[in-house]
Amino acid sequence: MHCIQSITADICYVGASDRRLSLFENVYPIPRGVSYNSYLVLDEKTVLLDTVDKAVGDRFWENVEYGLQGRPLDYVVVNHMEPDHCALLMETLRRWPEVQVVGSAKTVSMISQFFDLDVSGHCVTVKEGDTLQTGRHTFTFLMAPMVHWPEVMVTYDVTEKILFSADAFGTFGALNGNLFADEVQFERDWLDDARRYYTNIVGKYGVQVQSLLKKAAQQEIAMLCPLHGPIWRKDLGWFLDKYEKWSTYTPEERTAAIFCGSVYGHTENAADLLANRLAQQGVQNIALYDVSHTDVSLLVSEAFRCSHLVFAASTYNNGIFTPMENLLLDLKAHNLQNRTVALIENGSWGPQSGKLMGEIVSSMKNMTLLGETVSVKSSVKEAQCEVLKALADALAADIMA
Ligand SMILES: Cc1cc2nc3c(=O)[nH]c(=O)nc-3n(C[C@H](O)[C@H](O)[C@H](O)COP(=O)(O)O)c2cc1C
Repeated sequence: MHCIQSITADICYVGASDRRLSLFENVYPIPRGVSYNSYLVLDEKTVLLDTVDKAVGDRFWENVEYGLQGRPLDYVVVNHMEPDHCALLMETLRRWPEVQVVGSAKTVSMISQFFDLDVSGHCVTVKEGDTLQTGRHTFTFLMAPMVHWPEVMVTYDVTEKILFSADAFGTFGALNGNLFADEVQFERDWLDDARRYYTNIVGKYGVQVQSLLKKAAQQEIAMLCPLHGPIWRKDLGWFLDKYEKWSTYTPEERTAAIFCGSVYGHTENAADLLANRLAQQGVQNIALYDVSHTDVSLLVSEAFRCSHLVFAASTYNNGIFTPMENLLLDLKAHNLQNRTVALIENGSWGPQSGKLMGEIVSSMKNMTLLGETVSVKSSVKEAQCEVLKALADALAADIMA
């Protein structure tokens, strides 16, 4: 049965949520599910903004057919070609053979890559600033390449001051009746998923997100309609500020996130001793993660959130303990920068992890290595306690400076 909601007098939400999928993009755990958002504009002409993932196709078709009430679909705007948004494009053209596909030039070429579909007769190829009149509404298109694919654009409804923002401002999490961010406890219940979504999926492209934010700042935006997660119609500034921080790799909180890679717990003991001393020195909200038991997408998100990062890892076959090496390479791949870092290594015969972690960190932009690497030989002894204390005191002073 169709399940749609009006978001303005003549725009309705026709998307749907998937609570069954365990890994988004086959890599990110989504215990709270995910929504695939799609919007139908019922103006003199009808406009569908993006389709959805095939997993929710049945509901989507019921929603769109019900929303159209027998009217033809005149336009389908493709802001983003990722299959979780355009999987049903071919079927859309089959159901409404007269529909016009609106997208960037890169979108048009990508359509023929994903589908055996010649859309040449159905295409309105748009570039930066082009407009589409549909009656009461005027839409303009802003290119947003690499947010997070090359073909991406966002669509601004000049009439209603709505930014259909593609994957920008999206988040993991199914929508459970409440479509709007002001209808939920966003900071309590959604912010961690929004940060994990942004940092892992878009985080590498901070520069490109910055240019989109600058373009968006030229427009008066009353509503943000992303392709995943809640719609924003109030306190947009709060979320835009998060995007400003995340896309400039600015930490949200001055505190320590300690990432520990330990086989038998001795390196973890050093990490706990450091955390203990940090707390005694007044540092609050310290985060400490076992990298073997925490999904790396959360670790990436936490490294974006916190100002000071500690990497504590065993040496493992002359390298960095594998889950820790994966994390460091993932942080580097996501362009993380502007952090203060401290290192703890362990090795029972030839400790290497400190040097190797330091090489990865030093190859990242604007990363400050604080103090000496604390080196543990199998288990922590009194001598290391003193060195750990000194490191904790230097970190605490830096955090609270
Ligand atoms: C499979 C395995 C391989 C290891 N390889 C090395 C190594 O190449 N060099 C070294 O100095 N220590 C090596 N170690 C020892 C660890 O670095 C570490 O000293 C020991 O595991 C105790 O720390 P933990 O309890 O935090 O793991 C290895 C340990 C394991 C289990």
